[in-house]
Amino acid sequence: MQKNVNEAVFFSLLQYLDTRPIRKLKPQDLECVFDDILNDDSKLEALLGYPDGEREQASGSFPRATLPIICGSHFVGDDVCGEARKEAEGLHEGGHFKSAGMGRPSERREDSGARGDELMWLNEASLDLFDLRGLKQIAHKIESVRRRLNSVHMRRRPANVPERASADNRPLDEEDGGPFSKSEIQLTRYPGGGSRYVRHLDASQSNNRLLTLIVYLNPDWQTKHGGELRALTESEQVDIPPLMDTFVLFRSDMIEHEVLPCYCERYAVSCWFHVHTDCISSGKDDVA
Ligand SMILES: O=C(O)CCC(=O)C(=O)O
Ligand SMILES: [Fe+2]
Repeated sequence: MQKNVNEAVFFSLLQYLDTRPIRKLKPQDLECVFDDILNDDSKLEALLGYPDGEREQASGSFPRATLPIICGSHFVGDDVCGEARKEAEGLHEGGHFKSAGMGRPSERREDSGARGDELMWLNEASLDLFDLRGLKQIAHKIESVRRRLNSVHMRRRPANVPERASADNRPLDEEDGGPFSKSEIQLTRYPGGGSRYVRHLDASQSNNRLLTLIVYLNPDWQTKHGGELRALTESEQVDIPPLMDTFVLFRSDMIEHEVLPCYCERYAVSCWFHVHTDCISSGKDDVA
């Protein structure tokens, strides 16, 4: 118990000591539309660090992004997000969420002062089992993002980023031959009452996460409800309101972030795009 209190206090202190200015985004600052990003090669390349970002990352073969975070609105539209929100509430009522833990799988611990959300993993089986039509549309869109990232990589990767080979030497098609092997999708719920998630980085030595994508499902969110995502860039702390159909896409290995204390029921779909292990290890040997 004492340990839990200390962890939350330590991170609050970190936040207090951070001198970077805080910029609170308003709905009108989220005009950037998701499909415009998806169709914009130069933005996606900047997120992947191509063509010539520096290579100093935990993720080995992936260069530093020149544009490590993008946020905006219109991920799938309010109608689909509204349907997904109702489904999420139904899943909560059905007792399908479990409290989130922290740390590597081998050292997993619960600490509600430091991380107060509950979650449910979404995969084909759970989406079908519970007939989650809204959430399924979000998952399909996420899959199209993964394939698109792979095509951008195949066309624009720098010469010293390794090309993936198929086990049986078949030519890999553009969308499947890239480094993004899978997406891991989670539905999260912060119950309110000051629940939060202290400052952290999503990528670690024990996972292959390169990009994080979050879509918010909160139609009635107001400033007094808190629960903004605070993302730390080199020069500032940006607070993103968890508004309905708002998205944030960022480098899991570069952007530290936290969920500020939340005073309403807050739902989101979070996704991590993983890269193949072979892309990471061979990339390390490749650094000039
Ligand atoms: O829900 C959010 O805004 C961020 C959650 C988060 O950082 C995480 O689950 O790793
Ligand atoms: Fe996170």
